[in-house]
Amino acid sequence: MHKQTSLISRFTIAELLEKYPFTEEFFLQNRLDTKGSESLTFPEYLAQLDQDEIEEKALDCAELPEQFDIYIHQMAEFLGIQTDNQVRSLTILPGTDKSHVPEGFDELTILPGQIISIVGPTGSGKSRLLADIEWAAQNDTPTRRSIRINGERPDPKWRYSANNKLVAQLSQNMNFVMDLKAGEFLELHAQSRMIENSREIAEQILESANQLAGESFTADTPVTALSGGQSRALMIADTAILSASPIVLIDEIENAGIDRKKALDVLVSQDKIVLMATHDPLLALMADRRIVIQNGGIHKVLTTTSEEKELLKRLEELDAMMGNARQQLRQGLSLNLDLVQNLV
Ligand SMILES: Nc1ncnc2c1ncn2[C@@H]1O[C@H](COP(=O)(O)OP(=O)(O)OP(=O)(O)O)[C@@H](O)[C@H]1O
Repeated sequence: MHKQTSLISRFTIAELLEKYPFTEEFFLQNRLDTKGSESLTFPEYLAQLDQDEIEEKALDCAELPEQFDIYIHQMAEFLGIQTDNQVRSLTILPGTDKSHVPEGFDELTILPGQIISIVGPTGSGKSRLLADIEWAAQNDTPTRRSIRINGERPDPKWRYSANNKLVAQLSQNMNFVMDLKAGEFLELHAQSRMIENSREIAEQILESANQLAGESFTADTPVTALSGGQSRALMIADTAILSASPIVLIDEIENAGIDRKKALDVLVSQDKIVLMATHDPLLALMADRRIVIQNGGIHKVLTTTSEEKELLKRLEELDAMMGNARQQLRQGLSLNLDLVQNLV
């Protein structure tokens, strides 16, 4: 069976030749005579070749579709031609847990602007699930899960291209090694993404980062001098506003020293698909749905109930009280019961 790869299954050979004239070269190199078959897609064309021809030309019909797809994307990228980048959905298809028992869900589809949290005991497999998504697993990881993008087997470009990364990862540790000011860092990044008004975009990201970070910083602050919270705020705002990756994976930002709610808001406002592994009830309940992991497998997928959303508000109030207590301690004050006067 041919592996299903998006571009070449979606367009006929005639359409491919028109959109990407360099495809002719691929046919020539592989001695494929497509004359008269232009109305077929490439997989259809391969399927109707006769056995003698396949043997005579030593064609590997199982590998050719994928090679062709990679060829188109690499050439397109090299020539600066845009291929379809839009992610309209991410689907996770079940595999097995650590005991090889099938996972407890049929399939899970996530749309842009949705947040999914991932909960489960330490070592249960939360990071593994994020890694499966990052690698766009195709039954080829220990969990045997498969990922679909827009309902299809993902385009190989997501794995192989540095510019077209499917996911951006935000992790607990963000260490900058280069000697740049925050403003310069952002402008460089904007320029590398061919953005014309790179200075304005850099300012917009700085402003957003400052809303997430506890203490503010400016375009002139060297990135190496940023605190842990400030650098994470900078990376989150940068990922939301500038990164081309449509999917953002977050591995535990609870101790990140940033406004977590605003951080999620800024990502969702840019229509990202957000998945985050967390032990923090505030973050877990901010999600629309949560994946419960047990023994390496997705045990169930829960939808956040209205009661849980109500509870979330109360937990946020408690969190604010804890924040105030922390603040007062830092300032060297004596604390009193007024801090919890609203507690019922
Ligand atoms: N379905 C699975 N089949 C086989 N191995 C698995 C499966 N799921 C996870 N593992 C393995 O189990 C180990 C622990 O998983 P992982 O690091 O993802 O846990 P975690 O929930 O992220 O833990 P923590 O909360 O400590 O970060 C890893 O080596 C991972 O590759």
